[in-house]
Amino acid sequence: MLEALKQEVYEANMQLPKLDLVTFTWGNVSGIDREKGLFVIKPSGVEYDKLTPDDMVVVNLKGEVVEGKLNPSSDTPTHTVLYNAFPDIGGIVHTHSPWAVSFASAQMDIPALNTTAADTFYGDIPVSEALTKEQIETAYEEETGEAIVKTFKDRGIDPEAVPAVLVAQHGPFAWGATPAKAVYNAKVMEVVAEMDYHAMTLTTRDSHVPQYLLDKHYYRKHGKNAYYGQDNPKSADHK
Ligand SMILES: O=C(CO)[C@@H](O)[C@H](O)COP(=O)(O)O
Repeated sequence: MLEALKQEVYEANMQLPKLDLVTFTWGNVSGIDREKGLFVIKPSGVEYDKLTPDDMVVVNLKGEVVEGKLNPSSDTPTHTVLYNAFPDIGGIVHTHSPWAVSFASAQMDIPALNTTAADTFYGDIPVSEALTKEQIETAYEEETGEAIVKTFKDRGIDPEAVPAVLVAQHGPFAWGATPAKAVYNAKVMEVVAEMDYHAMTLTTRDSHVPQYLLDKHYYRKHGKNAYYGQDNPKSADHK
Protein backbone atom coordinates (compact mmCIF):
# COMPACT_ATOMS: atom_id res chain seq x y z
CA MET A 1 0.00 0.00 0.00
CA LEU A 2 1.02 3.61 -0.70
CA GLU A 3 4.08 2.49 -2.67
CA ALA A 4 4.58 5.88 -4.34
CA LEU A 5 4.43 7.68 -0.97
CA LYS A 6 6.87 5.16 0.52
CA GLN A 7 9.33 5.96 -2.28
CA GLU A 8 8.85 9.70 -1.75
CA VAL A 9 9.37 9.42 2.02
CA TYR A 10 12.36 7.10 1.55
CA GLU A 11 14.02 9.63 -0.78
CA ALA A 12 13.34 12.47 1.66
CA ASN A 13 14.90 10.47 4.51
CA MET A 14 17.98 9.79 2.38
CA GLN A 15 18.47 13.55 1.99
CA LEU A 16 19.06 13.95 5.74
CA PRO A 17 22.60 12.46 5.84
CA LYS A 18 23.39 13.98 2.43
CA LEU A 19 22.54 17.45 3.79
CA ASP A 20 24.48 16.85 7.04
CA LEU A 21 21.27 17.17 9.04
CA VAL A 22 21.70 13.89 10.96
CA THR A 23 24.34 11.67 12.56
CA PHE A 24 23.98 7.89 12.98
CA THR A 25 20.23 7.01 12.94
CA TRP A 26 19.04 10.30 14.40
CA GLY A 27 16.07 12.08 12.83
CA ASN A 28 13.19 11.01 10.64
CA VAL A 29 10.88 12.12 7.81
CA SER A 30 7.23 11.28 7.17
CA GLY A 31 4.67 12.08 4.48
CA ILE A 32 0.88 11.89 4.50
CA ASP A 33 -1.87 10.85 2.09
CA ARG A 34 -4.65 13.12 3.32
CA GLU A 35 -7.34 11.35 1.27
CA LYS A 36 -6.57 7.99 2.88
CA GLY A 37 -5.79 9.49 6.29
CA LEU A 38 -2.56 7.53 6.41
CA PHE A 39 1.06 8.61 6.70
CA VAL A 40 4.35 6.88 5.97
CA ILE A 41 7.33 7.23 8.29
CA LYS A 42 10.89 5.97 8.57
CA PRO A 43 11.38 2.82 10.71
CA SER A 44 13.07 3.22 14.08
CA GLY A 45 16.80 2.79 14.54
CA VAL A 46 17.66 1.69 11.00
CA GLU A 47 20.93 3.04 9.54
CA TYR A 48 20.24 5.32 6.60
CA ASP A 49 22.54 3.41 4.25
CA LYS A 50 20.54 0.25 4.99
CA LEU A 51 17.09 1.80 4.47
CA THR A 52 14.84 0.73 1.58
CA PRO A 53 11.46 2.09 0.44
CA ASP A 54 9.91 -1.19 1.55
CA ASP A 55 11.09 -0.55 5.14
CA MET A 56 8.80 2.47 5.47
CA VAL A 57 5.94 2.03 7.94
CA VAL A 58 2.31 3.05 7.27
CA VAL A 59 0.47 4.65 10.22
CA ASN A 60 -3.07 6.01 10.66
CA LEU A 61 -3.97 9.34 12.28
CA LYS A 62 -4.47 7.61 15.63
CA GLY A 63 -0.80 6.67 15.45
CA GLU A 64 -1.54 2.97 14.89
CA VAL A 65 0.62 0.92 12.50
CA VAL A 66 -1.47 -0.38 9.60
CA GLU A 67 1.40 -1.84 7.57
CA GLY A 68 5.11 -2.47 8.13
CA LYS A 69 7.53 -5.18 9.12
CA LEU A 70 9.58 -2.81 11.31
CA ASN A 71 8.74 -0.55 14.24
CA PRO A 72 7.89 3.03 13.20
CA SER A 73 10.11 5.92 14.26
CA SER A 74 10.07 6.61 18.00
CA ASP A 75 8.82 10.10 17.08
CA THR A 76 5.67 8.75 15.41
CA PRO A 77 3.42 10.13 18.18
CA THR A 78 4.84 13.62 17.54
CA HIS A 79 4.21 13.36 13.80
CA THR A 80 0.68 12.07 14.58
CA VAL A 81 -0.16 15.07 16.76
CA LEU A 82 1.16 17.51 14.14
CA TYR A 83 -0.73 15.94 11.20
CA ASN A 84 -3.94 16.18 13.24
CA ALA A 85 -3.30 19.73 14.42
CA PHE A 86 -1.92 21.23 11.19
CA PRO A 87 -4.25 19.94 8.41
CA ASP A 88 -2.41 21.67 5.55
CA ILE A 89 0.99 20.04 5.99
CA GLY A 90 2.04 17.13 3.81
CA GLY A 91 5.42 16.19 5.25
CA ILE A 92 7.30 16.46 8.57
CA VAL A 93 10.98 16.15 9.42
CA HIS A 94 12.81 15.94 12.72
CA THR A 95 16.59 16.18 13.04
CA HIS A 96 19.26 16.87 15.63
CA SER A 97 21.09 19.34 13.39
CA PRO A 98 23.65 20.97 15.70
CA TRP A 99 23.10 24.71 15.16
CA ALA A 100 19.34 24.39 15.56
CA VAL A 101 19.81 22.13 18.59
CA SER A 102 22.12 24.78 20.09
CA PHE A 103 19.27 27.31 20.04
CA ALA A 104 16.83 24.65 21.36
CA SER A 105 19.26 23.85 24.19
CA ALA A 106 19.51 27.56 25.05
CA GLN A 107 15.70 27.82 24.80
CA MET A 108 16.08 30.66 22.29
CA ASP A 109 14.05 31.38 19.17
CA ILE A 110 16.03 31.40 15.91
CA PRO A 111 15.50 35.05 14.95
CA ALA A 112 14.78 36.17 11.41
CA LEU A 113 17.83 38.43 10.98
CA ASN A 114 18.37 38.25 7.25
CA THR A 115 16.76 37.58 3.89
CA THR A 116 17.91 33.94 3.96
CA ALA A 117 15.57 33.41 6.90
CA ALA A 118 12.83 35.71 5.63
CA ASP A 119 12.65 33.92 2.27
CA THR A 120 11.46 30.78 4.06
CA PHE A 121 10.25 31.77 7.53
CA TYR A 122 8.03 34.82 7.82
CA GLY A 123 9.15 35.50 11.36
CA ASP A 124 11.32 34.03 14.09
CA ILE A 125 11.37 30.23 14.47
CA PRO A 126 9.87 29.72 17.94
CA VAL A 127 11.20 27.50 20.68
CA SER A 128 8.69 25.54 22.75
CA GLU A 129 8.43 25.66 26.51
CA ALA A 130 10.54 23.00 28.20
CA LEU A 131 8.64 19.79 28.84
CA THR A 132 8.11 18.91 32.50
CA LYS A 133 9.73 15.89 34.14
CA GLU A 134 6.29 14.25 34.25
CA GLN A 135 5.63 14.92 30.55
CA ILE A 136 9.02 13.44 29.66
CA GLU A 137 8.51 10.37 31.83
CA THR A 138 4.94 9.63 30.73
CA ALA A 139 4.33 10.25 26.99
CA TYR A 140 7.40 12.16 25.80
CA GLU A 141 6.85 12.05 22.05
CA GLU A 142 3.12 12.83 22.24
CA GLU A 143 3.77 15.62 24.74
CA THR A 144 6.43 16.94 22.37
CA GLY A 145 3.79 17.26 19.66
CA GLU A 146 1.39 18.97 22.07
CA ALA A 147 4.14 21.39 23.15
CA ILE A 148 4.71 22.35 19.51
CA VAL A 149 0.99 22.94 18.89
CA LYS A 150 0.75 24.96 22.14
CA THR A 151 3.68 27.14 21.07
CA PHE A 152 1.96 28.15 17.83
CA LYS A 153 -1.44 28.60 19.47
CA ASP A 154 -0.18 30.63 22.43
CA ARG A 155 2.00 32.87 20.25
CA GLY A 156 -0.51 33.24 17.41
CA ILE A 157 1.92 31.92 14.79
CA ASP A 158 0.60 30.44 11.53
CA PRO A 159 2.37 27.10 10.90
CA GLU A 160 2.15 27.84 7.18
CA ALA A 161 4.04 31.12 7.69
CA VAL A 162 6.69 29.59 9.95
CA PRO A 163 6.98 25.89 8.97
CA ALA A 164 9.43 25.02 11.74
CA VAL A 165 9.88 24.90 15.49
CA LEU A 166 12.48 24.13 18.14
CA VAL A 167 11.55 21.78 20.97
CA ALA A 168 13.39 22.98 24.07
CA GLN A 169 16.27 20.75 25.08
CA HIS A 170 15.58 18.48 22.13
CA GLY A 171 15.76 19.89 18.63
CA PRO A 172 14.12 21.05 15.41
CA PHE A 173 11.00 19.91 13.65
CA ALA A 174 10.05 21.30 10.24
CA TRP A 175 7.19 20.66 7.84
CA GLY A 176 5.92 21.55 4.38
CA ALA A 177 3.51 20.65 1.59
CA THR A 178 5.65 17.58 0.79
CA PRO A 179 8.34 15.52 2.56
CA ALA A 180 10.97 17.06 0.26
CA LYS A 181 9.80 20.58 1.12
CA ALA A 182 9.92 19.72 4.82
CA VAL A 183 13.57 18.65 4.40
CA TYR A 184 14.32 21.86 2.48
CA ASN A 185 12.85 23.91 5.33
CA ALA A 186 14.87 21.91 7.88
CA LYS A 187 18.09 22.66 6.00
CA VAL A 188 17.31 26.38 5.69
CA MET A 189 16.59 26.41 9.44
CA GLU A 190 20.01 24.87 10.15
CA VAL A 191 21.82 27.33 7.85
CA VAL A 192 19.96 30.29 9.37
CA ALA A 193 20.74 29.10 12.91
CA GLU A 194 24.47 29.06 12.10
CA MET A 195 24.28 32.50 10.48
CA ASP A 196 22.37 33.88 13.46
CA TYR A 197 24.84 32.46 15.96
CA HIS A 198 27.71 34.29 14.26
CA ALA A 199 25.74 37.50 13.81
CA MET A 200 24.68 37.49 17.46
CA THR A 201 28.26 36.84 18.54
CA LEU A 202 29.68 39.63 16.36
CA THR A 203 27.16 42.22 17.54
CA THR A 204 27.32 41.54 21.29
CA ARG A 205 30.49 43.60 21.79
CA ASP A 206 30.94 42.62 25.42
CA SER A 207 31.26 39.06 24.26
CA HIS A 208 34.89 39.84 23.26
CA VAL A 209 37.55 42.44 23.91
CA PRO A 210 36.14 45.86 22.87
CA GLN A 211 37.90 47.46 19.91
CA TYR A 212 39.28 50.39 21.91
CA LEU A 213 41.07 48.03 24.33
CA LEU A 214 42.54 46.16 21.38
CA ASP A 215 43.64 49.51 19.95
CA LYS A 216 45.09 50.56 23.31
CA HIS A 217 47.22 47.43 23.58
CA TYR A 218 48.12 47.72 19.88
CA TYR A 219 49.18 51.36 20.25
CA ARG A 220 51.11 50.64 23.49
CA LYS A 221 52.88 47.79 21.77
CA HIS A 222 53.73 49.96 18.74
CA GLY A 223 54.70 53.20 20.64
CA LYS A 224 51.64 55.26 19.70
CA ASN A 225 49.37 57.22 22.04
CA ALA A 226 46.65 54.97 23.40
CA TYR A 227 43.16 56.03 22.40
CA TYR A 228 40.05 54.96 24.25
CA GLY A 229 36.75 54.33 22.56
CA GLN A 230 35.26 57.47 21.06
CA ASP A 231 38.70 59.22 21.04
CA ASN A 232 40.06 56.66 18.63
CA PRO A 233 39.06 57.28 14.98
CA LYS A 234 39.64 53.58 14.25
CA SER A 235 37.37 52.38 17.07
CA ALA A 236 33.82 51.29 16.30
CA ASP A 237 32.85 53.39 19.33
CA HIS A 238 34.39 56.57 17.80
CA LYS A 239 32.01 59.52 18.17
O1 LIG B 1 14.85 12.49 18.84
C1 LIG B 1 15.09 11.29 18.85
C2 LIG B 1 15.67 10.64 20.05
O2 LIG B 1 15.87 11.63 21.04
C3 LIG B 1 14.80 10.48 17.61
O3 LIG B 1 14.50 11.38 16.54
C4 LIG B 1 16.02 9.68 17.16
O4 LIG B 1 17.01 10.62 16.82
C5 LIG B 1 15.65 8.85 15.94
O5 LIG B 1 14.72 7.90 16.36
P1 LIG B 1 14.06 6.89 15.30
O6 LIG B 1 13.34 7.73 14.26
O7 LIG B 1 15.20 6.10 14.65
O8 LIG B 1 13.15 6.04 16.14
